[in-house]
Amino acid sequence: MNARLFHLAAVPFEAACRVDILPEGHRCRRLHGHSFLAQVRAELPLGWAGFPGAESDDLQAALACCVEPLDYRDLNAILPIPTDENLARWVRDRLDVPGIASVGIQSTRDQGADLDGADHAHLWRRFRFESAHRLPNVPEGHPCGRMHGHGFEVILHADQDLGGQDMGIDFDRLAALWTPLHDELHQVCLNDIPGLENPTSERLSSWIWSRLKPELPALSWVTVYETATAGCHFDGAHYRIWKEQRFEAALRLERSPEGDARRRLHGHSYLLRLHLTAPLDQVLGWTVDYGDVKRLFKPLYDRLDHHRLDALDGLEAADPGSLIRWIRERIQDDLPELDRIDLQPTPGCGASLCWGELGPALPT
Ligand SMILES: Nc1nc2c(c(=O)[nH]1)N=C([C@H](O)[C@H](O)COP(=O)(O)OP(=O)(O)OP(=O)(O)O)CN2
Repeated sequence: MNARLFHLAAVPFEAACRVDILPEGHRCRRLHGHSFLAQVRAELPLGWAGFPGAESDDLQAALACCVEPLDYRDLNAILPIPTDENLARWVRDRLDVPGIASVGIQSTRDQGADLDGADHAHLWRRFRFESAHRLPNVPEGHPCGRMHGHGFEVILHADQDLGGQDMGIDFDRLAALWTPLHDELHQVCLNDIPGLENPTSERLSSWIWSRLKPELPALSWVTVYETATAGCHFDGAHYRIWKEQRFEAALRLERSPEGDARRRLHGHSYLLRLHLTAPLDQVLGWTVDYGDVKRLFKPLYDRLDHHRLDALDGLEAADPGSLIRWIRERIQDDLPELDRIDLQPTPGCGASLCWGELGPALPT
């Protein structure tokens, strides 16, 4: 599959709203407020940005301009039913940017809606449980063979268009469906639960899927964060894992115009996310060990972390798109299952190079 380069941008806004279509007595019928986050992913044509390398900054500026009428406003005065999905549609209709692949609105850290390129609305809500586990089949000496624990996070994604007659999907419905699973998974040892004797993120995501899909036909993905830096998505057929790394680096964007601040030496705390798709190893119960992803990436990580990126050998320019391509060329042979790389110099903004399925968006 040809690689596609997407640029990403995120812009926060503060607003008040009431959602009057909810049942009598629902707390969201009262006037309340959120710190919203609007996000966009776009496959921008060459030459769209002010200069090569300015794409995510220019995308962010376009998004900021689009959401400005929502900031510190009463949303009901702007759109009659200001749900996350309707807000995403409002933004998508007004955002004057070519190649939009998705638009998302997060009303809290734990819930939001994403509109994909086919105009499907994916509602998502995040839940958390605290549990112990060990992985019984890992090689002798692997740290995950020891009893340990995590604050696991789960995101349930529902595609409004998958549900058919299942029209009643909202955040409350996702929470109601999750509650019995939370009761089973929270503050226990996962290995004791039938079906979770080998509780990898992959097995957990498919276990949750098989419990919820019959009740929620609109379920499109189950995402399990095992740690803050690694996790797995499952859509009933495919497993996609990701592993995050953070690195600190300096750069100059030499292609920016004379007088532009980005020509000066500056720096970022980068978030790099490696996505891999692979079948499940039936004994180990995982696709690729997160630890192996980190270990195989380490030599490249050492070239990026606490370095000056525009001085890297073979790097054409230090903008996110160029840097991702540079990384891909140097890691692909070691990680053949890799099919997407995200790079964010600032939270929610950057680029994503994808040569497999996109998979669900992860919240910022
Ligand atoms: N594909 C999978 N790989 C691993 C799983 C898994 O479920 N699926 N699980 C583990 C361990 O349980 C481990 O606790 C988490 O692994 P890892 O990301 O390597 O943990 P770190 O604490 O080392 O994370 P850093 O943020 O990189 O320090 C292992 N692999």
